[in-house]
This record gives sequence, structure tokens and C-alpha cells, in this order.
Amino acid sequence: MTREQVLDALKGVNDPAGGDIVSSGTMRALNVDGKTVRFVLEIDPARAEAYEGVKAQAEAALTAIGATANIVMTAHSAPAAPPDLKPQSAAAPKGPEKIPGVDRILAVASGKGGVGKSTVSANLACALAAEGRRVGLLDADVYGPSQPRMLGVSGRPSSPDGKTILPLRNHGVTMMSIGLMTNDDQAVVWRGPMLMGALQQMMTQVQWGALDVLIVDLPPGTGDVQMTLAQKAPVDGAIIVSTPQDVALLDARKGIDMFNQMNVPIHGMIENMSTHICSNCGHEEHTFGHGGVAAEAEKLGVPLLAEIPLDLQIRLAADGGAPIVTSQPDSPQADAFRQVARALINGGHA
Ligand SMILES: Nc1ncnc2c1ncn2[C@@H]1O[C@H](COP(=O)(O)OP(=O)(O)OP(=O)(O)O)[C@@H](O)[C@H]1O
Repeated sequence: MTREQVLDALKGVNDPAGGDIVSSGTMRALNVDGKTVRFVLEIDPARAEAYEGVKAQAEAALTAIGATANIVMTAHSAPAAPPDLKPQSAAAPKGPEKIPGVDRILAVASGKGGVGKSTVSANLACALAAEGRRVGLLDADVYGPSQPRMLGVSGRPSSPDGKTILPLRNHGVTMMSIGLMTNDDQAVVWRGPMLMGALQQMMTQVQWGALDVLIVDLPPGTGDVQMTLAQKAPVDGAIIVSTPQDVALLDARKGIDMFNQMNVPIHGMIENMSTHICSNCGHEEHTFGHGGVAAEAEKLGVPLLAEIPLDLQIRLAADGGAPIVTSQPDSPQADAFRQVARALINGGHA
């Protein structure tokens, strides 16, 4: 059933106020959903009786074309006040809009790929949940979405009404990922506008519910996704994850620069793969160097939130669907993430 077919049928129904109910504007809010047609008849209450006949005629006209009518009659709203013709300042451009129910947005970013940003996001989300916060995790890493695997969720999110998307939940974290919209082995090749659309859809159409904090796991670098996020949603702060090597730090610096330009405060930096402790002999070595992120954080005047070791258990846990914070909550590795969570909560950032 098309909208045009419906309008054609309704144009044959006369309006007691003159003309037909379509051209007179008495019929409003038309919604055509398959064979179901819904609309409102906005009428003068003094002529309610005359409009009962109109409603019956409209129903008959729709039945004749095979549609089911659902018509609601409402009284005229009060006449609108005359327009204010005084010159006014131009409308402000549409800035970031709050995501309903979400108190804060915290971006987790890195300059370079593979430094452990997703591992940190997943563990941080679980650590905040363990501290009793209502946490969401939006996996915006469109080029390599890994949160479904790290949080151990699979299956397509459902959309009962075709408009909103129900997120998934595990380890106390409400989660949505672009990875859940594609097949596991499918490489995601997004063009710019598609990518922006997907991100916006995940922010606005996902029913996040009431959240203290929504963590956004960004793709590495300083690209379109970061820009779109900051333009469309009020990002309260960002955490930058880096490994200690100079190359990673160089890219991290670019990321920090970008957030500064977008007026997004940096809540701190995390050095990941900071030190390696041999699981056999306990020997500690600095595979990628050590302390580079601490020095950089000091130079930039932002806190160093944690130094997370390069640790087999962290990898096995994250890659196995239960981040170390939930699978080994009493381990020192889990404690490092719990401390970041507590620092963020104490600072009012999560
Ligand atoms: N501290 C760590 N110790 C051991 N392995 C780690 C650690 N942090 C991350 N890893 C492992 O390194 C790999 C890359 O990590 P992750 O996917 O979190 O990086 P990323 O920065 O999000 O990468 P990308 O941006 O390219 O998706 C994963 O297999 C993860 O388990």
C-alpha cells in the first residue's frame, strides 16, 4: 500500500468545513505501515457529530482499497499566536546532542593500531561495572571491531520495532558493536558517509538505557570517526592508550592534539605492554621500553592512569571473551584496571 494510494482514496472524503479532508488539513499525521493506515482527524469539537460520519466514510474508502484504518479524532488545538516578525539572530548550528539516558561519554583512543586500546576498553568497562557503575561500551572501531570477541557476545542484536536496536549485555556491560552487524570473517570496507551513518545509528538508535558512562572504543588514529563522534555527541573526556615505543608515542601525541582542538579534555594516558614478567621465571624485561608514556604524560600535563604489563593472561582472557578483570578479579593485572576505574570515578569522569 503506497502513501499516494491512501491519499487518493482519502481525497474522495468531503470535509464539512469545506473541500476534502486531505486538502483542508483536517487529516494529519498520516502513517502507512503495510496495509495498516493510521491518521488523526483534527476537528472542531462543536462539529464532532458531523465528523463521526466523515470518519466512517474514510474507513469505508480505505477498506475499499484493501487497507485497515486506524483513525483517531482529536479536538482542534488552540489557534497559534501570530508569528514574531522582529529580526532575530540566526539559528545556532546544531551542536553535539546528548544521547538519551547517557550521563557521560568517555572515549578510549590510540594513535596507532594494535597497542591494546580495545583490551583496555573492555577491561575498563568491566572494572567500572564491578565498581557498581552502569556502563555501556560502544565499539566504534569500524576497521577492526573486537569487542564482541573480547566481551564474549555474539549473535545479531534484535530490533523489535525496526527502528531501535537492542544492545547486548555481558559481564555487567551493555554493549553494541559494528562487528555485530557484519559476519565474523567479513572485512569491513566502509566509505566515509556509511561510516558516519553507522556511528550515528549506534549512538542514537541503540537503546542504551540509563548509563553512568558510555565508553567509546575508537578506531586508531585521527580520522572521520573521531571527528564525527566529537561533533555529534558531547564527549566528556578521552583516555589515550599507547605502548612505550617512540613511534606509538608520536602517533599518540597527534591524537592528543586532535582532542585538544576539539575541546575534549584528556583524562589521562595509559601505558600498555609496559613491562613483561616471564610467566616461567618471573624475570622482568621491557620489551618495548618503559616509562615513555609517563614522560609524555608529564610533558603534556595529563595524569598517567596506569602502566599495564605485557602479560599472557591479559591476552588469553581478552581474546577468550572474559577480560581479566572478570576472569581473574583478584590478580594484580585486574587490580591495575580497577585502579584506573576508581580514579575515573573519584574524578567524576565515570
Ligand atoms: N597488556 C597486554 N598484554 C598482552 N597482550 C595484550 C595486552 N594488551 C593487548 N594485548 C593483545 O594485543 C592484541 C591487540 O590488542 P587490541 O585489539 O586491544 O589492540 P587495539 O589497539 O584495539 O588494536 P586495533 O586498534 O588495531 O583494533 C590482542 O590480541 C590483545 O589480546
